[in-house]
Amino acid sequence: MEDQTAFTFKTDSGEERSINSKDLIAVIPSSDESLSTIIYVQHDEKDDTVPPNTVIVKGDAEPNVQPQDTSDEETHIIVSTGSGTNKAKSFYEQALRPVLETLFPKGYTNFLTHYTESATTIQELTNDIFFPTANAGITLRIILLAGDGGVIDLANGLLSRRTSSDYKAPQVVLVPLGTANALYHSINAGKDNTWGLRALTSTRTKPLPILSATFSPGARLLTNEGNDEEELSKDGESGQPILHGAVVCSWAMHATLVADSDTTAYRKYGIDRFKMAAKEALYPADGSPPHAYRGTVSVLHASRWTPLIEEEHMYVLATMVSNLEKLFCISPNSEPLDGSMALVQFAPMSGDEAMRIMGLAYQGGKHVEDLAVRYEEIDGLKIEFKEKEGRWRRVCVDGKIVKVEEGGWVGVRKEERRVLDVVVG
Ligand SMILES: Nc1ncnc2c1ncn2[C@@H]1O[C@H](COP(=O)(O)OP(=O)(O)OP(=O)(O)O)[C@@H](O)[C@H]1O
Repeated sequence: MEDQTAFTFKTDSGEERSINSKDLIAVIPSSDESLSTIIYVQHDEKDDTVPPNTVIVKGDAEPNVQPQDTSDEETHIIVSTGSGTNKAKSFYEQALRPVLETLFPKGYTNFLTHYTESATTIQELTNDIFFPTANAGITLRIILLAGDGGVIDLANGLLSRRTSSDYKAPQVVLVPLGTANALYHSINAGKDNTWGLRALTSTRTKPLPILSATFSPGARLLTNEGNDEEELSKDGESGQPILHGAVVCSWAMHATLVADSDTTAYRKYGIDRFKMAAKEALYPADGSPPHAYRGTVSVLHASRWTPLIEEEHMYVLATMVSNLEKLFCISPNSEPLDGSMALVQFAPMSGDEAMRIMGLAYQGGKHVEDLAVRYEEIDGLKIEFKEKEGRWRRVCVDGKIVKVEEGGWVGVRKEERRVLDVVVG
């Protein structure tokens, strides 16, 4: 039987090649009319977390896109040098740049490339360039080589100022060079395997659904591996500290493992850092059971708030996406960019039991069928913390960590404003 997923062609030197069609970026007409230019990714055979190479070759396939010579958009490329395991720079220079030169032979020279130099570079670019440009009604396309943190820096910057009636949401092409890349994997689960490069030729966009986490006045953003504290932005209307996310707002075990593993020492393990920190949280070195997180959790359905009966928790997480990692499906009912918010919650249990449940999430989200897990669509979430020690009052918003003061709270709602669009393949 013919392999439906194979894309087969003959190169200009007569060689037969067959690639997986999920790896195909584009086929464009070439100057030699009888042949096309075929662009695809080639993955590391042993490790699919390694960024792929790109291949550009002449062959006998039918073009599926036209090269875009002129453009009404202003295109920027952000290379987030500190994301993931620091591969964004080499991926851009070796794999992406030749593809851009081939796809946009005239326009590429006008693309503006920015390399991040610090944790605030994306915020600065947003304040100085992206917001004023978008606010003047100019279409911006941003090719973002980063993880979820890069998207969130952009979104928070754009949301921090009042938009004019001319405002045009910038379009972002996600190139997943972070660690978890939850947003990218949730949009592309099981489809495109080109690390976002197929979207370079797409004109289809969808608004990015965003959540707003508002905090009690003493909440502070933890930075520098949790050693420093910074003020959060204030909500224009309520004056409360606020942080926006597109992926998740969590407390308890999830926030703890993200916070504890955000160090240089852990980061070098890539995606495994989350599993390593989870084990440490679930099997404390002194042999005690995992921590039972104390607080009142309330959920919003339409305009009605309902407190949960339990006052002790192990896992409390509101998410806007299906996958927190490529294979970690936290909310199987969430569709890409559908704007829904789901709650995943469970009460304290043994380390072994928690590992079993987390393992089910790696099997396509089967944990939601387990009786121990509360899984439901919500419109908002509120947590009032009843913990003495600060480390149990840490909240994670898309990888950023906020420590809430004793007796403080966090409230999560869907953000109504649309400030960023995602290019979909
Ligand atoms: N040159 C740099 N120096 C210091 N910090 C940087 C630099 N470049 C990027 N950063 C910061 O590193 C962090 C990387 O976040 P990002 O989410 O992109 O990657 P990640 O955390 O590895 O991935 P994910 O969030 O998908 O798990 C961001 O906070 C960003 O501001």
